[in-house]
Amino acid sequence: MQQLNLFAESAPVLPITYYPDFLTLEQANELYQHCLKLEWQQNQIRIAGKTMPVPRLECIYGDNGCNYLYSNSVFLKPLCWTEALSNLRDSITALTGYKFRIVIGNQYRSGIDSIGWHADKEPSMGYEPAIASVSLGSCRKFQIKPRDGKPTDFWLEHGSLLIMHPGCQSTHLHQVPKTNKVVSTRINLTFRPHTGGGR
Ligand SMILES: O=C(O)CCC(=O)C(=O)O
Ligand SMILES: [Fe+2]
Repeated sequence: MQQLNLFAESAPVLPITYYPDFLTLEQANELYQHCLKLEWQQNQIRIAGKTMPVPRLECIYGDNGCNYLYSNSVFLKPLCWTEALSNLRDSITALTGYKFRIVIGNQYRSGIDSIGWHADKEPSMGYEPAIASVSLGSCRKFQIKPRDGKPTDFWLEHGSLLIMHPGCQSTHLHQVPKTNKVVSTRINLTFRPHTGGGR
């Protein structure tokens, strides 16, 4: 499997690994069709005393009891794993050694949908989580930067896998910015650990 060298001279050392061809085109197409049928929700987020719609659709699947609260306002209660999602989880674990209890889906319906600069540091994931992110559909720009540094851009391709290694969430921030380009749907699946629940 192709694995880009992110540690080449001149490139900043980033605590991530990108696998552009993690899935074959056929696997990625099939998974994309499966994901379109997942239970997508339009959640509301509270920021600075204001309630507003999250600028993307979300869904969550995982082990029973692995509830997830982020930004102190969006509460996600996992549905049972679908076979396709648990198979995908297991193949990422086989490749990386990292174990996951939940997957949060993001659906970016157009270039207006986005996720702003953040780190995924919810205590329910435990200390220094490894997060695995599978991208399907339209290609979108993903940016990552040290907390006080310059961003590096990646274009996350259909069928790719991005691993954010333990420590990444403490030292770096990441985002998928809005774009004026005409882009259609992108689905992103983020597999995460969780300290609660049972399988
Ligand atoms: O869509 C992506 O590639 C990133 C999603 C993300 O950062 C998140 O769900 O926390
Ligand atoms: Fe994130």
